[in-house]
Amino acid sequence: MQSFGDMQSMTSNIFSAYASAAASMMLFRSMAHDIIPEPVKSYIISAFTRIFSYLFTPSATRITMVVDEYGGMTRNQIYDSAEVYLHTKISPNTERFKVSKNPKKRSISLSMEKNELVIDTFNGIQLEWQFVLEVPENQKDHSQSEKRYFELRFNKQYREIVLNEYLPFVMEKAKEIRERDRNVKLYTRDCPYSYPDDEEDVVNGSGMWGCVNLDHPVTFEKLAMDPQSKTEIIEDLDRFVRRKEYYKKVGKAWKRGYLLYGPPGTGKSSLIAAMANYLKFDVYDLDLTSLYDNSDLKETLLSTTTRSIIVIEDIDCSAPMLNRDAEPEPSDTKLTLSGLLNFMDGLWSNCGDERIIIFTTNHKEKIDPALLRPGRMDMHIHMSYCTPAGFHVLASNYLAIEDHPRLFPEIKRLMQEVQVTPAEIAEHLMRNENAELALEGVIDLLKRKKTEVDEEKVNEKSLETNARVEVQEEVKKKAKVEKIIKALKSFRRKSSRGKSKRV
Ligand SMILES: Nc1ncnc2c1ncn2[C@@H]1O[C@H](COP(=O)(O)OP(=O)(O)OP(=O)(O)O)[C@@H](O)[C@H]1O
Ligand SMILES: [Mg+2]
Repeated sequence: MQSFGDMQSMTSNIFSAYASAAASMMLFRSMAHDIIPEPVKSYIISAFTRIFSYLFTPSATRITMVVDEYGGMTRNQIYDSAEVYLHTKISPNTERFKVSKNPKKRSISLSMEKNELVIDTFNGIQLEWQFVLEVPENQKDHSQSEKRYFELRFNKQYREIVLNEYLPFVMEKAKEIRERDRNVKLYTRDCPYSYPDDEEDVVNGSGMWGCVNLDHPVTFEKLAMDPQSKTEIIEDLDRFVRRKEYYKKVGKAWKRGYLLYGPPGTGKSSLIAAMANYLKFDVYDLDLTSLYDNSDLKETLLSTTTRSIIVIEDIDCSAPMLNRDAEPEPSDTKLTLSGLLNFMDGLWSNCGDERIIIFTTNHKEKIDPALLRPGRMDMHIHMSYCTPAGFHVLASNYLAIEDHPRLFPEIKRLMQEVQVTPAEIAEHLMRNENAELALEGVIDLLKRKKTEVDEEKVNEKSLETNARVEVQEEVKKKAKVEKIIKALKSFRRKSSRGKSKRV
């Protein structure tokens, strides 16, 4: 039997052997960089690394999982996830890696080259990934194709953790990375620029919608609006996406409704784009006037995908939806607001899909009160005329300046006196590349508006004065007429008294 001391010295021998071998390995790698010619260098280093790790990790304790590209005829989801996930693990020490860019993706992607190793750690466990590409020996033989797979090596004792925790973690991470990298799409009905070949659309079955990439660069930071409302909206969105289980528990459809109201050019559509970019939700622009009846609405809404924003702009102008109590025509084929509300309330309660519905209007007062009832639209967001804080955001976006000692205070002072939309300010800031000239342009705009307002006030005043004079004249005339009538009456009375005396 081995004593504790024997075992300790054996273990320390193994460790010291490993340590010296690791040091030799590092020495070999640095020598290899200098000595071995470029074309074969990475191949030799990677082969040597493999041999080294096999030699010095006792084989009885290692396990290798093979992750093939295909599982039968279909793609292996673990392979696809690993490919995405390992992009992020390519370290600066990696000798060779591939770069590519897909026109439909936002960023450049990195991927592993043949036989390269990537080391990952998960809860203190070391994992070694290697990408293997087997090319058929006879390249002209098309019956044999290339075979790609990953080998995942780790200590045997972590088998369960790798299967039950690490691989699901890799898949989840890959999903997040894909989400981050995907383009947000804008769907409209009958859109001429659709991508019929887009894999995702076929999968999602959104055939009746055409789509383009929503290349709207607006983000919450770039949006000029009340900072407090902005924070509230972001918090509300965050809470909404986190609460899947909560919605399920209380038996409510996992949806959120926002009503955006305010004058034209105050950023309602921009806010929608900012929300879509923030959540990476696709946008479905639904024109209610193009719908025929409730069943058309139902079909259209059902063909939207999960994690999307359904937008109905200018709700007050969507004529068929205006009157909730409109006569159904004939039977119940006519599209009514109640059809939409019922649909929103009921149809999604069971499917667990994530939907945001946004209505916009320039005239909140014209909307059917049913839509404003609590529980219909979760948040009413007022998009107002530009404030001084909003102007700061716009100046920073468009001119990349944070202050101007002379012009900023003047602009802010003028903004207290006139109403100007962020769209108007933005348009003037874009007119000139020279910041000072652009700001002068904004001042001219504000002064012009102020003159208009002043003139209007003067006109109103003069109208008021005219009206007052007219009224006074009317009163005078009336008094005169009354005086004449009175005189006539007294004259008649006197003359009738004179007649009776004579009789
Ligand atoms: N709050 C804002 N912050 C930043 N830019 C804005 C804002 N409001 C408007 N803009 C600028 O003005 C343009 C028009 O604004 P947008 O279309 O969002 O207004 P809207 O409120 O939807 O108007 P409408 O009621 O006419 O639909 C935007 O493309 C953007 O450049
Ligand atoms: Mg708009």
